[in-house]
Amino acid sequence: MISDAAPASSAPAPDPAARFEGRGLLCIRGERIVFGDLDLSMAPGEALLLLGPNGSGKSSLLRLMAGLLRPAMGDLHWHDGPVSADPERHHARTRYVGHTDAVKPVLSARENLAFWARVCAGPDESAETLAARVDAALNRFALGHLARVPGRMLSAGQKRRLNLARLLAAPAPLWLMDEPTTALDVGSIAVLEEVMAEHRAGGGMIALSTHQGVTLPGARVLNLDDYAVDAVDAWGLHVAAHPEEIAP
Ligand SMILES: Nc1ncnc2c1ncn2[C@@H]1O[C@H](COP(=O)(O)OP(=O)(O)OP(=O)(O)O)[C@@H](O)[C@H]1O
Repeated sequence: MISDAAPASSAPAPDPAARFEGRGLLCIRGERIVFGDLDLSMAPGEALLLLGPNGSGKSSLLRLMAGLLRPAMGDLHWHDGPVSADPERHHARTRYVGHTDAVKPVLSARENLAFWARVCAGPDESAETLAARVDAALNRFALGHLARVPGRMLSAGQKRRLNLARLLAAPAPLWLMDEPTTALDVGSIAVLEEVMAEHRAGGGMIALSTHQGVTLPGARVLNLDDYAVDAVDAWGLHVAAHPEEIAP
């Protein structure tokens, strides 16, 4: 056990009616159909475990869910409307932890988290609330003693823990996590599992890709291999249907 603080508090209350769904999703990347006809559905407290071999589309699906990539067909929507109708609202409800740790090298660990907390904060959240949440998040991932260390001096595992601490410093209902245990030691994986369980117990949702064992009790498994598409012709598509990437 490496955590040394209570869970970060003062997070916005979850919406028990929240529901996130995708219907008939088709993903094309680099002129290749990665997967097609994929449906998904998530309710408060639920987790989705994305499995499949290299290149099967786990990262691509997470990027679609995050709104960083557009589906070539199909749509993603919340209970109160399609993602495409209000991308900013979707981003406010979503936290994406990708392969690349979004750690600014010249800012200290605390400054990195404070930046994220401020960017994602609601209009009524005070500086004191945000500072308390940042410190709790740092301590939860055993980074308190590294709070003043610049991002460039953190090890790979420490950067990954700082990236994960963003989930607590800037709370949101839907966590999208691409191989989040990469570079983590055993103790840090245990903390992550606790934090994910608490998020779900509070009504949060998690979609997570992994090649390693991660304890995510009761998670539904979505194997991307089941949605592989061999022939573009099967969809009556031309390569011109290939959508633009929204972000790198
Ligand atoms: N930026 C990109 N441009 C074009 N094609 C891409 C891009 N990123 C990924 N792809 C392709 O999309 C397909 C799915 O890749 P993706 O990264 O989603 O798979 P993955 O299941 O997450 O793989 P891994 O287990 O190796 O992380 C692969 O064929 C890959 O070559």
